[in-house]
Amino acid sequence: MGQTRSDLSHSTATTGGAKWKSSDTPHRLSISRFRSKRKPRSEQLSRNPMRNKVLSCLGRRKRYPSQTEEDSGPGTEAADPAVRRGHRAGKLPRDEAASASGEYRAATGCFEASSGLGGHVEAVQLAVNREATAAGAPGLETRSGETSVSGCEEPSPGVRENHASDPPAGDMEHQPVGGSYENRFVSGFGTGLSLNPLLTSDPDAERTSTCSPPDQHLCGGLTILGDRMKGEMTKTESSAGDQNNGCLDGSESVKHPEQTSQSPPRQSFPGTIPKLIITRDTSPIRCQSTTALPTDQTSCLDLQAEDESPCSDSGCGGSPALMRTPRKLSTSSSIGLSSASSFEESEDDFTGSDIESSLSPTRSLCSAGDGSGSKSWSKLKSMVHFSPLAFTLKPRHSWVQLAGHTGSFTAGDGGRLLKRYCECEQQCLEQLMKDVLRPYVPGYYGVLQKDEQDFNIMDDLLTDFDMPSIMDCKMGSRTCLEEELIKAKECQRLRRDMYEKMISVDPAAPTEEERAQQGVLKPRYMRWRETLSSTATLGFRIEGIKKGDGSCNTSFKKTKQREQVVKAFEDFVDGNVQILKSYLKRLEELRSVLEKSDFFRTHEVVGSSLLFVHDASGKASVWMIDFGKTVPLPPSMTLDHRTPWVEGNREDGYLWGMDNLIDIFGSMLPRTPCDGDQNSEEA
Ligand SMILES: O=P(O)(O)O[C@H]1[C@H](O)[C@@H](OP(=O)(O)O)[C@H](OP(=O)(O)O)[C@@H](OP(=O)(O)O)[C@H]1O
Ligand SMILES: Nc1ncnc2c1ncn2[C@@H]1O[C@H](COP(=O)(O)OP(=O)(O)O)[C@@H](O)[C@H]1O
Repeated sequence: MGQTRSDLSHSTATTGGAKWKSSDTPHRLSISRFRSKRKPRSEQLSRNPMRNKVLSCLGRRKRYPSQTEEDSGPGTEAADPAVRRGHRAGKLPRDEAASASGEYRAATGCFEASSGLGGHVEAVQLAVNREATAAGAPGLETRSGETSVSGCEEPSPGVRENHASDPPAGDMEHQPVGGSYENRFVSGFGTGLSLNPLLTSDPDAERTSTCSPPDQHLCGGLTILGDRMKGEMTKTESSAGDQNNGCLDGSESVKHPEQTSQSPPRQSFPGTIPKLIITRDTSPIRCQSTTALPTDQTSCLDLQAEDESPCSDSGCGGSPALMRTPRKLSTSSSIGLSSASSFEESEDDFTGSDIESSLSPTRSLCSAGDGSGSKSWSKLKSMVHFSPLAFTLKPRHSWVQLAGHTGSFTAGDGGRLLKRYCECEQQCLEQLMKDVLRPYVPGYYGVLQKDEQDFNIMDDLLTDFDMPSIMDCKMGSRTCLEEELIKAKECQRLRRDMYEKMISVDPAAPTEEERAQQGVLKPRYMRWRETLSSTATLGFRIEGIKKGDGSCNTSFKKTKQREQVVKAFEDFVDGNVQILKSYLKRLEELRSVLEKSDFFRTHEVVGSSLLFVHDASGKASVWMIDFGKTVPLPPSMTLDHRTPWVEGNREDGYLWGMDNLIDIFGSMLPRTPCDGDQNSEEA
């Protein structure tokens, strides 16, 4: 996978200073983007008083300072940025993969792990599966290849999207993570925005009544090759305010240091700030004019992807459950919603595309996981290169985000990650730290406030691995929370981005009505994804695999049959029986603990993944991640996680999926002589 030409031509210029910290702490590079407007807080509030109540509570932690007025959609309920803040924070398009060497360990031991990168370290942000923008992208173009450090997809001369017409970066672009802004503001209902129901292929665009000029930092095609980052990034160069074991910048504060960071003190990086090249490949659709829907459209025309999900982001606000456990603010499927983060500075990132993938020889080679023979739908959209020129650093690993919303993560100190704040996830992680499941989830260290953006601090599970192979399996038999379904019934919001993702995979998938509307409801899209993949049939699905050799595959949307899954697993472990056994053992342990866990018994666990990690040394483990859609059950209710789901019973099929996963891993082990003998005897 590689960048597209447009990745290069639309590089994101980032001003600001990168901070490379001391020799015994991870170096962190923070990147900021400018936003120049501030929206009065009052305008951020939803017209829904209940929602406002929640949002006002959440506002303290869920702030996306860079959101602009233009981010707000037409005056729909969903367009309320406060609503977005009230849920999952900053999720960007799914199936995007991002990898970055955003964190380099300067500790002696850390450098012992050869990365093969020598003194030239690049951080690469990959994102894939921006299906929404892929299909029908008018500006496909070839590009010269670039190589990512993680090796995810050698850019090959292939058809790529032309993102020249990308509209301004989306929410996440306006919600920089790890960056600092002179002027922060949160979008409100933009004056002058059309109230006509509009659907665009881009959730960002959907928030605008007109196609705003591309953000100069994001769409301007600007590439900065500087010896030093300037400006706002210097805000992260704290030492004075660094009172949390070197973890915090002056602008940062750990708000819930239940687990206090033990990061060693950091020092200023004495050398030259590495050259930074941020490239961006944006969606060709984003700046296209919006399409008016039929005037008799009965559904709510929610033009904001993130406002879709009652549970996550979307929030059609109002559900008690939602109010009780506000979740992720999804900027998700919105194109170009990535925040300015250490990992994902360049914003959005990749637009996954069957077209692109199918035309990319490299992709083809890497797309072993999808046995469907369908075109790969993953695509590299953007990359971030950090090239420390003046010193030699070997990254212990290239941090990789295989799935989830781009812009959600940034590098923390001491082997930790900062994930865009989500109250639901925070509450889960806090509880999990006291549960028997604790060894099976990333360590959680509270909330970090940085530049008006809040983050959950958690362990980077890749830290102890060298050139790790990683696999993300989304668990459960469904991916929509029940409250999302309730919400969807209350307020049917059409998602054009999901419609586009759908047709990029299967042009025949939408119904006539959906085709006419150029939009689908989120539950319908989610269900379609579940049945297209193994979620509905096996209780889990592969989201992405990145191998130690750098190859990366996120083309598993049609990986449905058990045989296809086995093939993907075999490829993932490269035939290493020892690793297979380690995974199997860990999975069996986890299942056993899950069956005893109070937390698990009392929560509906939807959209959570198992992260498999191993490396060439033979070390292998599995952890549960992503609790953005894990919600507590009513006090009297418990789940067994195996009973088939029917609406109202809240069952999620998590353990059913575990059973199948364990069965498949077990079946992949070679039969031992003993097994053979036994079988012979039995025969
Ligand atoms: O995988 P694709 O086909 O891209 O679809 C994605 C995933 O289902 C996301 O779930 P997850 O992040 O758990 O993988 C979901 O986020 P939610 O978790 O918010 O439901 C996105 O919804 P939106 O965020 O509404 O776009 C949806 O567009
Ligand atoms: N604690 C972690 N350590 C290492 N990698 C992680 C961790 N949490 C998430 N990731 C990476 O980020 C990806 C997306 O994470 P997830 O929590 O599912 O994000 P989202 O909430 O946006 O869906 C995972 O597939 C994995 O590659």
